[in-house]
Amino acid sequence: MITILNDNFSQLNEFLHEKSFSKIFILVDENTHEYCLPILLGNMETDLGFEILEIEAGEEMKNIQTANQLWEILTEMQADRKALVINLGGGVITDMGGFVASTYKRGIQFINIPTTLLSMCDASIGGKTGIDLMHYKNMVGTFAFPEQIFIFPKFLETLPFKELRSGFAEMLKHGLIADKNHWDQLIQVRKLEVETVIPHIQTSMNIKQDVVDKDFHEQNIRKTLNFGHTIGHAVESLCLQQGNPILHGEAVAMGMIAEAHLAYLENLISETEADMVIENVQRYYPYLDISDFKDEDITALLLNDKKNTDSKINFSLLSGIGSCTYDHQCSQENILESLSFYRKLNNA
Ligand SMILES: NC(=O)c1ccc[n+]([C@@H]2O[C@H](COP(=O)([O-])OP(=O)(O)OC[C@H]3O[C@@H](n4cnc5c(N)ncnc54)[C@H](O)[C@@H]3O)[C@@H](O)[C@H]2O)c1
Ligand SMILES: O=C(O)C(=O)C[C@@H](O)[C@H](O)[C@H](O)COP(=O)(O)O
Ligand SMILES: [Zn+2]
Repeated sequence: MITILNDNFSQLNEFLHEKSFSKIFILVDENTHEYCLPILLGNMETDLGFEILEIEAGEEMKNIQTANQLWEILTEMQADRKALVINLGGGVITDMGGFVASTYKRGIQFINIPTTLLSMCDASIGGKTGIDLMHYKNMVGTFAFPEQIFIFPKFLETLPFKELRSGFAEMLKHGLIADKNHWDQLIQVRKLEVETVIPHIQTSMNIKQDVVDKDFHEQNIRKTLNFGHTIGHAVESLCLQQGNPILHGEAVAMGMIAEAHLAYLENLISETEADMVIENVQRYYPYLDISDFKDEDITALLLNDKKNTDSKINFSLLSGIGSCTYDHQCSQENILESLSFYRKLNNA
């Protein structure tokens, strides 16, 4: 269940009052500790004891070492099966905290309080938790629903612009795969700022929730939420491996451009539709230089994509503006052509 919080967090306080938790563990990173925790603690009313668990910020922390440290801390602090984990942060915190909670003592309850645009519209919803493995994105994880998701859009007021822009990529994706009207509304946004994106958060959240409701375990339609991620995740992984991480939404934006062209090459959309997607995504995102990455290195990562079956790469590709296919296998020639197309955009 998703709840938009009042200024006094009354719905969160009612939730804490109604449930019989033994103790609360609030997971933050250094930034959400500084900017968001004071707001949460200033409004949270509970007799329960709580502990703060802090990790460094960044995708580099979304790994087994951090998960292990958190499991150890929970053990040392004698967290029992009635303990509650509150994930206060962006997608790294909700993915990591959800993973740690859903595996500790075979699963304790957790709630998500997302503090980035990306986590409000996407990562906190749908119950995919996980960590990266050897720079492969989200390779180990669980499907585990948070007890509740509490959204407080005012958290966005301290979010850096690049992070806001990163989250906007997943919103664009939601429009492209499922709701042309949402896409049309989003591309009317000329200047990305908190005030211009807030009016669109609810629709974007609803699109994600609707898809997840239809296919929680990603057997079919949920795969459409991975549009832009097949190539996007490969590039994100290579950047991570090089010690030069990029933001998830930046990778998704790049992936959506390459995969829009791929959908055209595969005769799923017209050239006009592909160009419309590409030109609009390009309006928001600076060019991502992938000239250092060899086709073989990208292909090697594509071959380990989680959607693959029988050693075949299954793409989720647009079949129109507002619709998306999945399990689409492309020719190797077209995959490489889509990468080549992206590289050439640098000089266009
Ligand atoms: N599980 C899912 O369905 C899902 C969906 C999309 C993305 N993801 C994952 O989410 C992650 C990306 O999430 P993200 O973009 O939120 O990144 P993030 O969690 O790293 O947060 C981005 C940055 O913003 C800072 N920050 C967070 N809230 C802030 C605030 N209110 N004010 C100031 N600074 C703040 C963080 O400390 C961090 O430095 C990736 O690992 C991605 O794979 C998961
Ligand atoms: O919730 C989903 O399903 C998604 O695919 C949403 C994506 O935006 C998100 O990045 C997700 O973590 C990717 O999942 P993965 O299974 O490819 O790791
Ligand atoms: Zn994503």
